[in-house]
Amino acid sequence: MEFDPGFAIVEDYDAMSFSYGEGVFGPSVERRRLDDIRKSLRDPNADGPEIPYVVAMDVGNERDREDLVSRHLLYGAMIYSAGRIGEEPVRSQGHIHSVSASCGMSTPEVYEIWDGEAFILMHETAHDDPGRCFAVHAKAGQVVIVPPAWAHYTVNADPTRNMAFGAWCIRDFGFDYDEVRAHGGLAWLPVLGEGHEIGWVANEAYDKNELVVREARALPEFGLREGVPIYRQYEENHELFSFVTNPQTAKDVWLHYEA
Ligand SMILES: O=P(O)(O)OC[C@H]1O[C@](O)(CO)[C@@H](O)[C@@H]1O
Repeated sequence: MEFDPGFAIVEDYDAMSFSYGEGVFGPSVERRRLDDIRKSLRDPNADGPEIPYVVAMDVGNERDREDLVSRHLLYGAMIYSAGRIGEEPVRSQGHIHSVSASCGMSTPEVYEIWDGEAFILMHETAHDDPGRCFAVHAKAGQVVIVPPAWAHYTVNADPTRNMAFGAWCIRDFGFDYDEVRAHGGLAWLPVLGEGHEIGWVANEAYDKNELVVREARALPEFGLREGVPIYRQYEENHELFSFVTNPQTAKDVWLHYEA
């Protein structure tokens, strides 16, 4: 991988799975099949990779396991396939994080791209007025944060190769798809041009809203350091991601959040 995740996890793109080195725990990947996500596509009959993406929730160093569990913190690892799904790039379905019982709130997610490049599309709500909409482009080593209760999905921004990333989440996570599905997806849909460039088409089921397209930025307001794997930053300071499991501690940041 272009960027070292900070613990011994190895991708196998042919098998669309991960293997774990000594002292590292992790599950078998959960495979999202094209047939599972058809309802979320612009063209539900489009052709594409049979397994667009896989998810391994709960990975990390054995030595951290007890601490992660006691903090309700969880690290996930994902692989997205290369290729396209009809006119769209490979992307997830789109969801909102449900309210977690452990903190009584929807929670944020902290992404770190390991290989390839991504767009993370996010907006404040999945009501008819989606609020502010951002498409954040991130390359290997860059970090993107999705605030609590924002609707979002992840896009493989380069169809010529796989994309892999890690993400800090809450342990008792849940995905809410209802409002997103009722609108036929998120407020902006990515389209893939012949030259592999990504364009954005407004989803007319929502009120018209501007889309801000930007590059991933540094995140000093969360105390994050650029270029240091977010897993290692957790190991160096176990408190650092408490804004993921107790998002109210960052409530002023969420209020006017600029992705
Ligand atoms: O449930 P969906 O929308 O298919 O998305 C799953 C994806 O969402 C994520 O939470 C990223 O937003 C990852 O865990 C995974 O890649």
